[in-house]
Amino acid sequence: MKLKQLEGLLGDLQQFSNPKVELEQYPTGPHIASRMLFTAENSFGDVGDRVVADFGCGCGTLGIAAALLGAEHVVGIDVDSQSLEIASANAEELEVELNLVQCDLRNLDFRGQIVDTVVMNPPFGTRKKGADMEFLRVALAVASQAVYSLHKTSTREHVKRAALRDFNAGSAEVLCELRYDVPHMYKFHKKREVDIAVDLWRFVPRGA
Ligand SMILES: C[S@@+](CC[C@H](N)C(=O)[O-])C[C@H]1O[C@@H](n2cnc3c(N)ncnc32)[C@H](O)[C@@H]1O
Repeated sequence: MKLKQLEGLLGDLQQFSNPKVELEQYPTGPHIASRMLFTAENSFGDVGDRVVADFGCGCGTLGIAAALLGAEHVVGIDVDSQSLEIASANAEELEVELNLVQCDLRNLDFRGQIVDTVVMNPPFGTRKKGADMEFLRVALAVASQAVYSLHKTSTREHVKRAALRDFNAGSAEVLCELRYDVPHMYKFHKKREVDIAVDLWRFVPRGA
């Protein structure tokens, strides 16, 4: 599938109908989501025929992109049941299979399960300090092949140090810097839309 086609399909997905600020529910837009998964597949072969998990899947955009690019099996995990309902409707609409699990990532027990690749747009930790690092810790414990994740560019050094020193990553590479559009979703938002600089990371677990 071509990049533009993927972006077009993701652009039609339903987004959070009742976003919960404490869970940092911001949609991963079709521009970023398509480039993230397209790069994972076309530059590294980490999606096609792989078992892919979408952590904090929300409305399912990243997991659905993985399925459209030929993942063997996709699991979407989120703590919020309303988001999972939307993800399920989105998957049905595009006729792809997503296995959806409601779970707090911090309590995830993946022992014995095979996951090749984790893709995620974690909470950036704006509401709950360290939430992004919790996601990364679990992702690197679960993935056998690679982890693709978005983090604020302002946290680049911190993310790298934690991944390599504390979370057992063998490598941590920023693939590109992107602009993340945060739409006006919450009452406290003053502007119609802001964009923030985010890094698209690829982490490889040690020994992979
Ligand atoms: C930035 S949004 C990701 C959006 C998603 N990629 C999409 O396109 O809809 C972060 C997601 O993480 C979920 N989340 C936050 N804390 C969580 C936790 N502890 N365990 C599991 N999911 C969590 C939120 O419900 C939200 O859907």
